[in-house]
Amino acid sequence: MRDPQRVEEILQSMVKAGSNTVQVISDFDMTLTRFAYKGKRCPTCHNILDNSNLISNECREELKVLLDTYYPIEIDSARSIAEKLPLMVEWWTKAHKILVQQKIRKDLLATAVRDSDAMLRATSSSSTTCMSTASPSIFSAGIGDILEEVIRQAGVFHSNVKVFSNYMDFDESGLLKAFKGELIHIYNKREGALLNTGHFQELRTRPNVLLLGDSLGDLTMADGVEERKQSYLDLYDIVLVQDETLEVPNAIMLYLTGNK
Ligand SMILES: Nc1ccn([C@@H]2O[C@H](COP(=O)(O)O)[C@@H](O)[C@H]2O)c(=O)n1
Repeated sequence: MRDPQRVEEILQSMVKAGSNTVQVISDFDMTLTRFAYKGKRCPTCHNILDNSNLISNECREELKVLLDTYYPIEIDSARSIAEKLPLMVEWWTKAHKILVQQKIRKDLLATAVRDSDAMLRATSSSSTTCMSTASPSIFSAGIGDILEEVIRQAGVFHSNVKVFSNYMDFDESGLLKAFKGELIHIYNKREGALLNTGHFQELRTRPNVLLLGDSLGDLTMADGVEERKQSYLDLYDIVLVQDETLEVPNAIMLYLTGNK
């Protein structure tokens, strides 16, 4: 924490306002899901498809070239957002175009997720408080259909969870033909939220937000942690380093809801 006293004051004022004024807004890939497990990188929503047999080897190669080109740019703290934004749009646009060419089958998505190494940060019921209380909204630049399947298979796709992401559009025979609506990438989630005024109108009685994210790139990578930590501390009240659990946000939720 950059300023522990400020964090304490914020939490106290949230407790005073009441647990029914709190909502959770979270990123998905590498925030609700693990970055690594037993020393092995866990996949993002896109990577679940990249690694699956739903795409050809040629397509896999092309997506890998894109990942190797653009991911280092995504996590490069020396570049400004203005510099990175058009490149991120380029990455997502190219990757989605390639995926659409593969005519991916909707009915095989669940198997691709089941066969993948995707893993939520915490799966025991006692440690998923963030997913079961305070009307959580997940904003993800990943793939909505895959994301939903990950949380469904983990047993935490509760009826109050709302997902904003890139959803696939399938034809009448269940083959991927496009992605629906405006592209959501890592730098336009705010715009995505503004487009969904109805949802936030419903949540207007919950102005106190517990925001979970990893938007400066992956702090948990072995190298570069120290130089990126300050940027995170400037933006977030609490920064967790090499923590593959949801213990802290869950403990905060329990505290705010008066359960601990
Ligand atoms: N072709 C792609 C494009 C993006 N990614 C990763 O997805 C992450 C976005 O999801 P969030 O839930 O974190 O919004 C992003 O960090 C990219 O690294 C990908 O793996 N492949």
